[in-house]
Amino acid sequence: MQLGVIGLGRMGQIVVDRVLDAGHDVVAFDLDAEAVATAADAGATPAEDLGDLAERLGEEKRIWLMVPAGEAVDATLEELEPHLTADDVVVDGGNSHFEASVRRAESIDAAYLDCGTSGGPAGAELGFSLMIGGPEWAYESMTPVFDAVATGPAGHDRMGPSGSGHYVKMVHNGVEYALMQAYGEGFELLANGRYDLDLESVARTWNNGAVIRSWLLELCEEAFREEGNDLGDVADHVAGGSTGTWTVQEALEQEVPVPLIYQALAERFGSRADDGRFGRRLANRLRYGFGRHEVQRREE
Ligand SMILES: NC(=O)C1=CN([C@@H]2O[C@H](COP(=O)(O)OP(=O)(O)OC[C@H]3O[C@@H](n4cnc5c(N)ncnc54)[C@H](O)[C@@H]3O)[C@@H](O)[C@H]2O)C=CC1
Ligand SMILES: O=C(CO)[C@H](O)[C@H](O)COP(=O)(O)O
Repeated sequence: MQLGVIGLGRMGQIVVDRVLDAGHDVVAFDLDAEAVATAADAGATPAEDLGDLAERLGEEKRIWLMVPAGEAVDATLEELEPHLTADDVVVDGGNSHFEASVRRAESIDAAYLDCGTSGGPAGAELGFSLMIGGPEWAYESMTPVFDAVATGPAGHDRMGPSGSGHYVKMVHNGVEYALMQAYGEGFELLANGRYDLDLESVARTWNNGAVIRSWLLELCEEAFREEGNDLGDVADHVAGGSTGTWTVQEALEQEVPVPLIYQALAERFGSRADDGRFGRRLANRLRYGFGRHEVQRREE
């Protein structure tokens, strides 16, 4: 199979590598020439622009977008549109808002799959978890690629119609915020509590058989190992927040109570005052663990 990949950053490069590893061909484009060169070094065919990419893909194009959510997706689709027909399939693997995905699916000629992607750059070796929305035929036609990018056949599924993939990923991120908040609070109590504890050892012990073991907890263990028991100069400033905000907005609209997710989001916003709260400093470091997002550091 041949796949066009547009957006070759932390996530897009993994899509390229995994699809190539599975024996497929990739045509790659990014606004950043260095990113295109990296993909070419990995074995992809570099494209000069989106027209060149479309031409190289020929009939029945299969295209994966891994650009930042928002304007970059609309700009890419606008430029691709003259080259697309109803036989083509475009996948948006980024964290787009589900309503934007429904709008895009209705406005382009190609079939459009909204694909929530989880696992982050650190999950490159295992593969991703993919939550996909859109026409069934388009999902089926992309199965070889989804098998390659995900952990395998069990790592992806069609959630339902257009929008449902990004809807499920939005809620996934809300859960991610709440879990990070829960671990952060627990470790904050342990760090400030009655005993002088080795927090890496606590996390490691919990990760071996405890009810609350998880990948995020493994990343807590890694954070204490690499930053130290007191998290060193990791700042109380948790960036991001858009997907959690959307989750809370949707919960309000559906009148579904999500107090933990809301509280985690509120803590994030509260962290922007940087008053040194340990739990939020851990959340800051965990975002590097799972997403390679820049760690905000305290100023000397
Ligand atoms: N980093 C993570 O843990 C995860 C990220 N995502 C989502 O995946 C998408 C990509 O994220 P990352 O790879 O982390 O971002 P990134 O910033 O590392 O890479 C984005 C790439 O897109 C390129 N780009 C931007 N506008 C473009 C355009 N108009 N045409 C072509 N290329 C363009 C940039 O030059 C850059 O190479 C985002 O929607 C993000 O929210 C989803 C799951 C996890
Ligand atoms: O989707 C992700 C992980 O599942 C991305 O890492 C996303 O950036 C996380 O959200 P935020 O930036 O708000 O922390």
